Amino acid sequence: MASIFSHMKNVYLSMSPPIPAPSENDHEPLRMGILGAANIAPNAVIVPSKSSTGLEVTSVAARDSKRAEEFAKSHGIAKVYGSYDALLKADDVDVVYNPLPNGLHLKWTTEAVMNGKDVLCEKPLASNAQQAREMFAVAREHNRVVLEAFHYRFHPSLHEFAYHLRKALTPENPLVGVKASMMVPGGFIKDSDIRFSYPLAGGALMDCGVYPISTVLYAVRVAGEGARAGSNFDFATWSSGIEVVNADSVLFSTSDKKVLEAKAYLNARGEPGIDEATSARLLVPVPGSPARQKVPCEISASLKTYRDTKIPLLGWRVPKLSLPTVEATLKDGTKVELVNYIAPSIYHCITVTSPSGQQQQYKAYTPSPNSSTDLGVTAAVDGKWEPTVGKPWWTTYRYMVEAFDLGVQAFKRGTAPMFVAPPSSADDAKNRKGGWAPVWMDNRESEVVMECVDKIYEKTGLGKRI
Ligand SMILES: NC(=O)C1=CN([C@@H]2O[C@H](COP(=O)(O)OP(=O)(O)OC[C@H]3O[C@@H](n4cnc5c(N)ncnc54)[C@H](OP(=O)(O)O)[C@@H]3O)[C@@H](O)[C@H]2O)C=CC1
Ligand SMILES: O=C1OC[C@@H](O)[C@H](O)[C@H]1O
Repeated sequence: MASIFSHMKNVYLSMSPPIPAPSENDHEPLRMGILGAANIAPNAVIVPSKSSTGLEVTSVAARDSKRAEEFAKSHGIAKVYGSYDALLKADDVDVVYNPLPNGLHLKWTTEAVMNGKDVLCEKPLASNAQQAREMFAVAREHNRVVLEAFHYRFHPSLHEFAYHLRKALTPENPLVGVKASMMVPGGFIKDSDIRFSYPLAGGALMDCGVYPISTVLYAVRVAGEGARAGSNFDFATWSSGIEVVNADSVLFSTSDKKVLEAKAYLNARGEPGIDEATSARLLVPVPGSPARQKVPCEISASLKTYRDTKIPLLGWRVPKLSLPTVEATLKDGTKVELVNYIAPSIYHCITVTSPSGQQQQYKAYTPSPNSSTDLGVTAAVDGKWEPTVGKPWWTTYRYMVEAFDLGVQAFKRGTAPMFVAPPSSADDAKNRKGGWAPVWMDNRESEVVMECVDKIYEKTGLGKRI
């Protein structure tokens, strides 16, 4: 009973976090500007930054300034800019959060870096892999940090999953399969949403599919050797070895003619372009595997998930709730699973099931002691938090804001943007004059995720987003 009460208190604190005293600041907070009065902005950065001493949301811009003013008022944001351009040119904005529709990520993130801002850019990073590469090339040219807002990668629950996966693996008992899903229940997202717009680079694979894609890639990196964020691992060669065995999409459908005409666009070849669900089977090379082993991985994504059976007589479809899950299987049948990798601060469970069916369960709302062990450090391919970092109520977004702040601080103190990711050795650490972000999503892996998206869309016949 007491633990249910304390968990409910943590969920409440995640939505209404304590405001730290200004004296706790160790540097002037980064001033963040938001492009667009987007629905995700409160969860992703506005609420998380309230408990941060390092980052403050100070301004917002929207296409309609009245909308921006209302948004600023309801979220306590001090300043409104009349256009995205004006916000990017402002001297009182240090960093930018880009939660615009997918098809606008490249344009506005590159505009931001060209105006000297570091950027936290929403997932999926861009419309396709070519755009992702272009975005990072511009960021490198302008010496700026760009981080994809893959929030779940920053939460300790994923690092605890990595620890248990790595612990179960031996050369004789390798990883033989990974499955991951992200299924939004039907009726949750309106047919008029940006997610169903081809010109805005929508689609279920773009919106939801990037989570299971990135999760299976992560699990295979954990099982491999040397594929650490910030190391000299060759992500591009790894990516070129990823094969899409098969892929299927369910096309977007709606009974609303107006929406259909406006949103369920035909793609460039005049064929239907938007998927409301996509699943695929991939073969992912195990980094560093002398036998060039490839792991079969299954991903499934949906923006409209329903139960198979309809309500009798009425014929209504019933939305299906299934928590985003990643499950890794080893040769001897051992399974390591993380349920609800997307919103672990509300609920998550890591289960290790032995070949005989015995189960052990774990949770990690803050960095667990396992993450500081040698095994934990090896497993955590994206870096690790110190045990002192985080509170049980920190959401994935709160951990992400912490990492972004620390990455940008490291950059400001002299570490090159490419190297704000965690060091891969003690020598490397010595060279990072300005420090690093303890946990990071490597830009090159963001590119690999988009390369998988392109390959899967090509395989479904829908063609990659343009
Ligand atoms: N990390 C996460 O957990 C989540 C990430 N996302 C990502 O964030 C992004 C935004 O999603 P979400 O907040 O749900 O979207 P919204 O539709 O709520 O917001 C998108 C914003 O884009 C702006 N915009 C600019 N041009 C257009 C246009 N042509 N059509 C529509 N909107 C436009 C609007 O800003 P304005 O106010 O200026 O009109 C709008 O506020 C997506 O990339 C999505 O994948 C979304 C949800 C969760
Ligand atoms: O976390 C998420 O949940 C629902 C999706 O539609 C959204 O874009 C995604 O990022």
